[in-house]
Amino acid sequence: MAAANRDAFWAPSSKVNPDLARERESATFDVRELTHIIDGSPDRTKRRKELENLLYSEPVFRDVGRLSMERDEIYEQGVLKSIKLFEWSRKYKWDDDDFELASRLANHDISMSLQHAMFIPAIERLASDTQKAKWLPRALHYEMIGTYAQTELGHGTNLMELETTATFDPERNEFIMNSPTVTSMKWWPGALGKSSNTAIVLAQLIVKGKNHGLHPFLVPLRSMEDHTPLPGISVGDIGPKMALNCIDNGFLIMKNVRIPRENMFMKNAEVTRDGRFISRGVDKANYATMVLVRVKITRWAFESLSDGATTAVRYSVVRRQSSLKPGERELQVLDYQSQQYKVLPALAASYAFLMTNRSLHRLYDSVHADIMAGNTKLLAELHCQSSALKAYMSEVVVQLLELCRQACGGHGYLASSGIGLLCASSAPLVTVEGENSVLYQQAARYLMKQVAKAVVGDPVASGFQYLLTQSSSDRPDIRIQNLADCGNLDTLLQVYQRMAFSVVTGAARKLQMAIESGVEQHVAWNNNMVSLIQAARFYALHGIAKEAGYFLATPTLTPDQFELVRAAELQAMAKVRHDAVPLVDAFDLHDICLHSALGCYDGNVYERLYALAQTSSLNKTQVHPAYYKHIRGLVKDGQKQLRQQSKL
Ligand SMILES: CCCCCCCC/C=C\CCCCCCCC(=O)SCCNC(=O)CCNC(=O)[C@H](O)C(C)(C)COP(=O)(O)OP(=O)(O)OC[C@H]1O[C@@H](n2cnc3c(N)ncnc32)[C@H](O)[C@@H]1OP(=O)(O)O
Ligand SMILES: Cc1cc2nc3c(=O)[nH]c(=O)nc-3n(C[C@H](O)[C@H](O)[C@H](O)COP(=O)(O)OP(=O)(O)OC[C@H]3O[C@@H](n4cnc5c(N)ncnc54)[C@H](O)[C@@H]3O)c2cc1C
Repeated sequence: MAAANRDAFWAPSSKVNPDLARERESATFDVRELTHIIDGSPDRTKRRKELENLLYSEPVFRDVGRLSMERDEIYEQGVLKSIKLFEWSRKYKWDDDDFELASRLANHDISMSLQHAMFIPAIERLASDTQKAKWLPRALHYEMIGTYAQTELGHGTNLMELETTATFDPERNEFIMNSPTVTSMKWWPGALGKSSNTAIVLAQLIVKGKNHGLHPFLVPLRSMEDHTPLPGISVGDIGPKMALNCIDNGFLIMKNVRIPRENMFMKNAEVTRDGRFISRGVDKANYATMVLVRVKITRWAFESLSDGATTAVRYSVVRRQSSLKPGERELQVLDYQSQQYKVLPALAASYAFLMTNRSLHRLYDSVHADIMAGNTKLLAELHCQSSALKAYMSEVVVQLLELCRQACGGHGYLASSGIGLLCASSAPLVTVEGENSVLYQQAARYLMKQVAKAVVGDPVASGFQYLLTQSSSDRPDIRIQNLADCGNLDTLLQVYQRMAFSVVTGAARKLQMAIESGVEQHVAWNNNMVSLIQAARFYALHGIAKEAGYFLATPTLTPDQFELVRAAELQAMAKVRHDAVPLVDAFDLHDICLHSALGCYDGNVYERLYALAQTSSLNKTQVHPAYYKHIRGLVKDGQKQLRQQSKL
């Protein structure tokens, strides 16, 4: 199919698959109204449509030929998309919401995503006012193209052990940046390989031989004239990844790279001209950028999951396969209860994750404002919530997207289904910005502190009041006597709080007993790590069914009550099944954004699969060159041997 036809390919057609059309006719709610709620308001829907028109009128955002691109082309397309967004952002003076929305409409498929995801936010959060005045205009006008270079080849999680050094030279009033070992080279930072000319480098600050811990430094990487690496800088791409290949994640080795003393970010600490180290505020304030990205990741979790749910639901009503009774018409596969069990949790979780991200973002905005005003009282609770939710939501997204792929049968394994790329693009969310098991432990650590407070009757943080209500002797019994009770959200919340109370206090008790038995704290922690991680995880009816053990092994639900919950879950699935298509339509994902032959709005799945097959590079010629080079010889030899055999 010529590029022009491919380009027209994703425009929705007037001929809609009849099964899909019928599902839409029977919606029990106003889809447009729900879209406004999902977007945040009618104005935000209007704004999204404006940005869709702007982006999708540009060929580069229509991703024509995306399925058969080589890495260099993917990278260059990602650079072009980045520059388009940067130019529009500067021209139309986009705010953060507009930029984030435009980035989402481009599926975050932009090479220099870190400019707005981390580089600019880090300057805003970690630089002094003088430094912000100097650096922000250069970053916002894209003279400085930057990355956030923290992870090294040898260390990602354990920041305390990062090896890059920044040694103060009082003679020349400079810092000397070094990568002292092979494992100290920066490794992974996005856009570091080929795009960035500047990096925020996290390094151990050495002043007069003393290590003052991890601090951020602004390090020029490449000439602003011709983009060649500056003296002492060795930088490049770390190679192809499972996905996100438009991003040039890179390596950086620094050999005696000198930067002015003023290039140390000085909001939270500074080195004076005469070499004195001064620390300001909490030393964890330098971790602020990571907390922000963890909150962003809960938004990306919603976006990935709503993409996957849209494709899987639409395909599951278009796809007819097998019949319950011989001779009857083949069933829409979404009418199989097993299919509902694969697909509908992703739909339910999409809505739950949208609301959870909004709530976490509100907490973040409020605590960030406090921190900027010097009040860090809620930083620890924000760190706990952002760590736990980033870990949990990214874990669930990866699991449910794989189920969405499996629900689409063989076609789900085609690149043209879009789901494989979605699984691979979302896979790193369990690793980036803090590997999940490590972040769960951060949350568990905070939980253990809250338990310790609850036990002695001290006030506990606002998000953990259940530790007090569920521990009181007059706590009400769980009222689940019938199916209707299972639909009562307050009752379900009580079930979760009851289970959480048991699991969290259970973990605390195990930890305490181990320590009292004389085991050292860090050994006890490691020996109870799984319980501590569970103490930090959780979601509604399906969550209870899926995690049965924790609800039955603790004084939370009786077996009869659990059976009622299971029945209620299946009943709820049947209800959701009826509105599954309108519920995914409400995400209002443009076909170009969804980029899926199985999930397209008109449901013309088979025509699109076949049309996209024509774009396979293997179909450029009827007979592939490999025939002439290899297969022909094999066939001719076979024929010769058969002739000889027949003469015997
Ligand atoms: C529609 C399609 C969508 C597709 C979706 C795809 C989109 C794709 C787009 C793009 C690609 C993705 C790109 C994303 C970008 C990625 C970027 C990076 O990855 S940047 C590197 C991240 N690296 C980490 O996060 C290191 C993790 N490690 C750590 O944070 C620390 O080492 C930690 C927390 C594990 C240990 O911290 P300690 O070494 O300082 O030690 P301790 O003792 O644990 O903490 C001391 C105290 O500090 C507090 N603390 C620790 N971290 C804190 C924080 N962040 N904020 C506040 N307090 C904190 C703790 O609670 C503790 O407090 P008390 O002592 O208990 O009171
Ligand atoms: C797509 C992508 C983009 C990235 N972008 C950036 C970027 O822009 N900037 C940047 O600085 N970094 C970036 N990173 C790096 C990322 O932050 C690290 O990969 C992450 O922090 C994990 O560190 P690590 O890879 O060194 O794994 P390690 O820390 O070595 O952990 C390896 C495994 O060991 C286990 N483990 C480690 N520590 C513990 C513990 N304390 N308790 C229990 N288990 C443990 C876990 O199972 C973990 O998966 C990116 C990574 C990816 C994949």
